[in-house]
Amino acid sequence: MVLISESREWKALADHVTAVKQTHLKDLLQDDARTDALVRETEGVYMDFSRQNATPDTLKLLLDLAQAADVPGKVAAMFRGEHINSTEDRAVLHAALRSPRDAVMEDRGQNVVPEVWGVLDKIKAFSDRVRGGEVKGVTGKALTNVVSIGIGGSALGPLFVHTALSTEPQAMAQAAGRQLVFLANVDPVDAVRALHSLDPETTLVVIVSKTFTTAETMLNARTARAWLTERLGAEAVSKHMIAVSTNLKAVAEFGLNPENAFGFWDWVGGRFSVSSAVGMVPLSLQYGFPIMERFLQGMHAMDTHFRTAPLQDNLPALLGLLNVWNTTFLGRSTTAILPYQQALQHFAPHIQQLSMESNGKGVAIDGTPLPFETGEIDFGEPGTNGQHSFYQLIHQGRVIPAEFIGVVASQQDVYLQGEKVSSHEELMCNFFAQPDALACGKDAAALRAEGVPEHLVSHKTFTGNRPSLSILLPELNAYTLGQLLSLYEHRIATSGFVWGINSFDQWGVELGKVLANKVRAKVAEARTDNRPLSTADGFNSSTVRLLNRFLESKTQPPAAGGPHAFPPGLRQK
Ligand SMILES: O=P(O)(O)OC[C@H]1O[C@H](O)[C@H](O)[C@@H](O)[C@@H]1O
Repeated sequence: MVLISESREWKALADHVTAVKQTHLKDLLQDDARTDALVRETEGVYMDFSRQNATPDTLKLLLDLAQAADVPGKVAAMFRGEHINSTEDRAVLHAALRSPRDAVMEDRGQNVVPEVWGVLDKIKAFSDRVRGGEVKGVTGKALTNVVSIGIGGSALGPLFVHTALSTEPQAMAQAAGRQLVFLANVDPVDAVRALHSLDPETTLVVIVSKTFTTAETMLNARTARAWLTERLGAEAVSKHMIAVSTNLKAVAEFGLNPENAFGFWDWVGGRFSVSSAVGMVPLSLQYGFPIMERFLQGMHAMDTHFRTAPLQDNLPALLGLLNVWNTTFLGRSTTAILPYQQALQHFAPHIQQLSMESNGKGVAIDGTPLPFETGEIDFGEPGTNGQHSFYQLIHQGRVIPAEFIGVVASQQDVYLQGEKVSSHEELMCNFFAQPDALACGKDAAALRAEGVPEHLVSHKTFTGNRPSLSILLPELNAYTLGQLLSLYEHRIATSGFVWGINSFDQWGVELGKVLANKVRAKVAEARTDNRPLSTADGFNSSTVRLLNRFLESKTQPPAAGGPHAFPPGLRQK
């Protein structure tokens, strides 16, 4: 396969780097025509990338590169249901999950949309009945608590959406008297945290796993089953546990009624599954189906924009191209995701998985090793919290392209003694100030003019010329959340299309799981035989030492009813 890095367009961009590096952002920002050329909007989503180390020429070269990589052809192939996830021979059709009823999207010549709506209708009916108190637990009580058990793609996206909706007035009103809790980690502490304050009589457990084989999730599912049956008897399982999976056979084997299972399909990647039953079941139980339908509509609007808008006006495509520019051409391997919205506190962790699991690859789609790096390291925190934590490094240490996300109208206002306290205004002032601080900096002359003592001048200098982009949403509700998520899903796909990789597989997570199985077996063996491990067990000497230290530990778990407030039924017998 001829790699994209062999193309004329790639080389033109590489040659362009020096020219761009010579121009400081503070000067570039004086050019109004340039700003005009580097701002886009679709359906209320405003994106300003004038603070990128880029000029309109860069944009043109990036668009040429996108054509050379056949981004439009790859986008079309994705929406056509071609098996672009070639290593798993699967289509990539998550956009079908939020398409209208009358849309046609095909996998293997079969329109998948009727099946999608079949599941959505089932979710609506079920969530209505649970929320209305019609579906009851084994003791006749309404099921007001939901525990969603899942990990990775089966947890991070739904958690992000839940957190963002939990302070949105309409969603809040719909969630009154209800509780949604997520349980992901195999760490017993997470099970205790999730379950300890819940009443099993009013709790519905949703086991969410695409494969229904993930070790952590299955262990937590068994923990929850024991927690329920110990208090409510064996019949609690059918009334208090439901599942979301593509593996309905395994769901039945676990002992769940297939009636209580919500399916999805192999053409939905785990990290792209928020809009499938993975997110829709727990979130519709919490907020009601109509609110979640708005979320799907927001996603669909951005999907349509991505599928139809020309590249130069296509927000996800432009974001993806700028990402390639920053990481591969300018060598900036990290991206900071900085929402100025506390409600988006779980956005960065979700994007971390979405982006890093999708684009952290070392070979092209045909297996050819890549001579350039793909993917970026994503991290982030809501502003202004992050400002008091890691912004020092972004301002005066490493150059880290930042993505600022702001919202015009706050979800909430705070009133004190009848007076509106405008903390949202305060928050947003920071959202506007930080990108300019990064871009323009502050030079020694300005500091001296302010009378800064000479020995502090270099410490207080901000070099500036640090890139960012700003995304402004009108408000944060189910619809705009859908737009935002789809924007990032397609941004990540676009970068992958340019790099020529498969963004939809994740072989890199396998090896660690295999080794954990080996450790599990050997630790069990050593405990049974009451012997230390050695290199003869197949571990290197470093691992042998670590394992033996663990095995030799004299620390005993606290006795039942002891000082640790473990809820009964969660203690290992
Ligand atoms: O949904 P599951 O099959 O339980 O998978 C949960 C997660 O585990 C895997 O290790 C993958 O890396 C993730 O992409 C996936 O979302």
